[in-house]
Amino acid sequence: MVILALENVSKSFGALKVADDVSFALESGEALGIIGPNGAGKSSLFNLISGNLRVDEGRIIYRNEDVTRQPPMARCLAGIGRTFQIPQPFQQLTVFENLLVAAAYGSRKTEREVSERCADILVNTGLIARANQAAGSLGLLQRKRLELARALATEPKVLLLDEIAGGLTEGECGELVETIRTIHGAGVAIIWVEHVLHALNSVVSRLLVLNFGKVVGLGRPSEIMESKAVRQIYLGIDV
Ligand SMILES: Nc1ncnc2c1ncn2[C@@H]1O[C@H](COP(=O)(O)OP(=O)(O)OP(=O)(O)O)[C@@H](O)[C@H]1O
Repeated sequence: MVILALENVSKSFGALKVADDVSFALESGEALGIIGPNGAGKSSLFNLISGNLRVDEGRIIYRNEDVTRQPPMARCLAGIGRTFQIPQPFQQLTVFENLLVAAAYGSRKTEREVSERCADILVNTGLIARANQAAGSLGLLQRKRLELARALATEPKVLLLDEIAGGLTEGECGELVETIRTIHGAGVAIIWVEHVLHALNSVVSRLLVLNFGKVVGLGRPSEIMESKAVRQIYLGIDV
């Protein structure tokens, strides 16, 4: 069953087309990876799906409902959760308080109702020992984990991960991949934009390639990595 579909979605900033007639469908519980060079429009695509950017043309269908004109809050409440490429937690609040804010905002429940779930998320994302630490004092891996935890606190059915593995050491990246696998294993559908391809390919079952806002490839990771589009874009090999 399809949970999220983009139908001929386009978006321009002046003369720059960041999404050019983009169509694809995400199955319930699927993990889809998105790759493409810098500036290809990957983060813009996430912003269009989450409602942070307005679509110029086309439609976004989530659980059989047209959400194209819905504001970000409505989409978040409906189950479209996301992380941001540059984590921006409330620096002065503790890790736990950051989660409470995300949970209360993203699921419209009281602090009392969400606090137990937040504690579980902290355990699952490896942050429980940091619960009372100010978010501003966290290192990179912990900030990435907090970004993930904040997205989970909104109870997503579709989780958009924007370059969550970037800048981590090999060991840290492996740890984060395990956490993402667990989230996916619990039935959450994932779309993951990532430059760290080995991490991405160890989780996703399909890869979508974006270039200049256009979908230039979609298929199994092994097929895509061997494809003409990827070789041209990443290696400059004109085949
Ligand atoms: N609000 C905006 N106004 C004008 N141009 C923008 C805006 N947001 C993004 N862009 C431009 O749109 C293009 C696509 O940006 P986007 O961040 O979506 O790319 P990306 O594929 O995520 O890149 P990266 O891999 O470097 O994160 C870039 O040229 C960027 O400078």
